[in-house]
Amino acid sequence: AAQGQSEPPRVGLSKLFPDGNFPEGELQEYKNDNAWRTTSEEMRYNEKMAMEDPEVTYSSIRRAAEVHRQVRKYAQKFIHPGMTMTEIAESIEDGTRALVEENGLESGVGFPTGVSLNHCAAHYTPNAGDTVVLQHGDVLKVDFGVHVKGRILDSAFTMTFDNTYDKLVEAVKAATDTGVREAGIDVRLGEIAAAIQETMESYEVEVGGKVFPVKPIENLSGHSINPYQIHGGKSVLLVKNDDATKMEEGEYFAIETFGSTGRGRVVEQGDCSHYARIINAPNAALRYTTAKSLLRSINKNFGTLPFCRRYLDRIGESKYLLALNHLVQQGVVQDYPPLCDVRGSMTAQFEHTILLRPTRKEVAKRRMAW
Ligand SMILES: COc1ccc(Cn2nnc3c2[C@](C)(O)CC[C@@H]3OC(=O)NC(C)C)cc1
Ligand SMILES: [Co+2]
Repeated sequence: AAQGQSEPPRVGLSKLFPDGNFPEGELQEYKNDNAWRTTSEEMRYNEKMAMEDPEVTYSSIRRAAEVHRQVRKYAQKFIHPGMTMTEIAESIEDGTRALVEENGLESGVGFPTGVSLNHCAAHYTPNAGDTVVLQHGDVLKVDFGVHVKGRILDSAFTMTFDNTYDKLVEAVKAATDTGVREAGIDVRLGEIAAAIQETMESYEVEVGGKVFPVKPIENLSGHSINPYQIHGGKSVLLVKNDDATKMEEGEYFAIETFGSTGRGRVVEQGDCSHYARIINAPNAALRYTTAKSLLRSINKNFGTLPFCRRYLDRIGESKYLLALNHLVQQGVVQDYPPLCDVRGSMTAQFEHTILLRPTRKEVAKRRMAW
């Protein structure tokens, strides 16, 4: 465990970093020359101007990244076949809440702990009563978030317990690294997508004597992130497209790629667990008092951060399904069902959060010394 951290991780980071200085992420030079060549004085001025308040964003993201790093290291050690999905999700959440020193909407879990299995790529976390147990041959995507002052660190990795799908995992890791490397100020989203696709499609997986090309999942994407808003409106697709929208300095993105041995396309499948209040939802006159009180509880506990049914259970809500579905029908809350490729296929995911600083790109989750 990191110096001074317990096992399982429960020591809040203000104890380990009393001066509040968290390690900077890995710095990468921009590939193009759009970054400003400036003196340090001018750089500091530029950074101040470029973002709502760079110091808040940088220190918040770095603190969230350190929490993520320590929880991820523990998770990669303790997750094993035979554990239930609930045990896996809750131990990651317990570690996150303890290390980030969860405090209302000031800091806490960034969004539901995704533990999507096999042909399911995203947005699955167990609801109460889920009895699914992790199996030896499973391909598990662990996608969890930490936020500090609404700055969300969104990072994910894939775990396998035998080597059948090593080439799929390798393809997606390489494609995500390509996405991180190509990202930069003024870079077009469509160009990054083309580079991701090219890397992903240069791999194939042989399973039981049959060869499968690795396909990027064409309707999943990386995304920009805004304070308290997991999807900031810009999507980095995984297949080439002519989206000329550019990345802008001061933005930060979740660069994530998904590969599949199936159709390379996901559809909504299974019970929904993930929800989020829509940012500028019309405060529709809600007919049911149960819906009104549930919405008050969502606003108080999550704001516009994504949540799941287990998070409603733990804050003491009960018999909320009708009210929740009413809020979805009224366009106040968005539901995000599990996103799955065809049964029998396998999907993998890797994800980093990157900061587009005026002069250099910072890969928040990676440590310099890596
Ligand atoms: C409600 O809980 C969440 C949690 C995380 C997210 C973050 N996100 N936003 N979009 C996506 C994601 C995930 C979870 O990263 C997975 C990929 C997915 O890409 C996608 O759908 N792209 C289309 C818009 C083209 C959203 C909601
Ligand atoms: Co994610």
